[in-house]
Amino acid sequence: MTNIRATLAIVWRIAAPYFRSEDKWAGRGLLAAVIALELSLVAINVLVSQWQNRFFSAIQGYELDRFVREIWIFLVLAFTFVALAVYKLYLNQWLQIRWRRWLTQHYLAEWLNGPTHYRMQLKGDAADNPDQRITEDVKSFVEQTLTLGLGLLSSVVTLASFVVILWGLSDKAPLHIYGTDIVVPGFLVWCALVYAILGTALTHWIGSPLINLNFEQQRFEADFRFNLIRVRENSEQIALLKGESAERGNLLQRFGFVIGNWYAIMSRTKRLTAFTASYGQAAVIFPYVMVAPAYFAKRIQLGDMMQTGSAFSSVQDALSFFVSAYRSLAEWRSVIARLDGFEMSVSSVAETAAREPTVAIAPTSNAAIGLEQLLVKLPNGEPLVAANAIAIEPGERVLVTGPSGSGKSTLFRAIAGIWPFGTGTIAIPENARLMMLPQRPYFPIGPLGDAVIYPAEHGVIGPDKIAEALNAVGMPRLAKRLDESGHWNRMLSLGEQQRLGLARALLHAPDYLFLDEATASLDEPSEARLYRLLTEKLPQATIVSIGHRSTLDAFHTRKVALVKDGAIHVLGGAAPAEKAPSAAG
Ligand SMILES: Nc1ncnc2c1ncn2[C@@H]1O[C@H](COP(=O)(O)OP(=O)(O)OP(=O)(O)O)[C@@H](O)[C@H]1O
Repeated sequence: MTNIRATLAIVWRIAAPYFRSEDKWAGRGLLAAVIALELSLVAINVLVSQWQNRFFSAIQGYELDRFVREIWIFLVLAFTFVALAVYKLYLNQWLQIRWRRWLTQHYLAEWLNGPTHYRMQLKGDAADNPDQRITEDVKSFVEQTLTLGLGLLSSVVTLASFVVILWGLSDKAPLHIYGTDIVVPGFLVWCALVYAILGTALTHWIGSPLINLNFEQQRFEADFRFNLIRVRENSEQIALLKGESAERGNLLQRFGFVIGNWYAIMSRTKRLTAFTASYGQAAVIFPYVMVAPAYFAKRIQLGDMMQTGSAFSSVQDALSFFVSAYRSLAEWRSVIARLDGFEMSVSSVAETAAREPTVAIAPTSNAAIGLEQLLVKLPNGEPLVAANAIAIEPGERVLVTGPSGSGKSTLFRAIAGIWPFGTGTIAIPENARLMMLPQRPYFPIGPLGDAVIYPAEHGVIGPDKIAEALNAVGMPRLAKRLDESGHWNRMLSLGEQQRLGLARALLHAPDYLFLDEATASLDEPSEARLYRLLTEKLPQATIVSIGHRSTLDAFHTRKVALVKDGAIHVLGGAAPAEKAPSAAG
């Protein structure tokens, strides 16, 4: 019971915001219309049940006129039923797509809210495969919530209406055993109740492991798909290392989990189906057996008997809603658990930032970037890099050095404001524009012009300027292909990608440019040419580089090293500051 209440609370938390959103009137209107149509369908079913009684009584009495009149009534009922059913489905689908659009936009906004997507990955918690949450899970949630919610409503109303009918029929056809009437008020209702409750309890007992099995199935499928995507993305590396057989083994092992779990689902579903099918079949004959003694004793007419059969099956259907909806309920709960995990993960990122001490990014009116009492940590809390009283003055060219793995890139991540783990303050001049260039720049798939100016939107920077920047970084060939679409990370060499990265920096002209081994794949003369270009085109910009090559010294005015001090590295420790002429070489 607590479980059900907890699940419903989660459903409310996920579902309610849409009905309070800017689309609330459309959402509420459609929901109200769908509910009204659902209730009207129940009313039609009640009318059909009464019609059935009259129809079969007319047949039994050989009354042709009544028979023909009932046919006409049936046609009207049937036509109304079809019209209501069609619009119920149509409006339901309309509501689904509007609700799904809103939820998808909402989740995308939460996931891509600043560096949340990156921090969720760093924390490595329940929200594995956010792509699945935002695609399949949102879709299933909307679909199944409506199907199950409306199904439940319809069942309750059907139950109430048909219990009344069945109660009346019980009075007409009392329990008649061996020639004596046993008066149990509403005995047909009690029979239907006992039958359905027994069925529901047994179904829960047989089917409950399916909830977990379905959850696991989705996880294994997503895992398998994710690993296939990784192979596709790294196919060159895998081919070069001849890693195909290792990949095949790994993929087959993951697919093995999909298969293993599927067998478990099959065997459990087999047992469940054997039970639900037998249960359904028995329900066809059960009510007739119950009223047969009264019928053969000529206490009731054929019409009453037929109406009892259909009313019993309506009550039974309504009560055994959980029996037939069991599989969907199990899947629905898995979907809810995953969406809940996603929401929890998003809010835990925000909560961690609010609760635990994190690296504070403080806007300052000073012109310099300042690192104060900074201690950058790993996600597990281990300290990594310390820096105190370090200032990077405007226009400086600073080279950060240090052994591999000492935390240089992580320090840049902290300055960029995406790495929260740690304490201390990073003061960033107000309104200063920072840009990070990594060793492997990211290019969205699409026209080259858009890929170069990313994250600026299409058209914000004109094609002439882009072509000029590409010429300047030594890529005149590409300057002619700005409209060509492609997967540029795959089509260009790493050195070429780094040139494009520098073209991006020239076009955005940031106040602070951080280069994390951003020219490491270029030959030394090209690297020298590009550094000279940066100095020439971005004379006001402060440049901070990470690099291992000694040739970089010539393009920087100050060198700061990460020096080992016990378990951590300290920025600007005991490193000798070297002065070098700017833009030489
Ligand atoms: N997301 C992460 N989770 C756990 N540890 C991490 C994570 N990112 C980085 N680290 C660890 O932090 C340490 C510093 O990594 P970082 O990339 O900052 O080093 P670096 O000085 O830039 O190295 P290199 O010169 O080799 O590029 C490494 O030991 C790395 O394993």
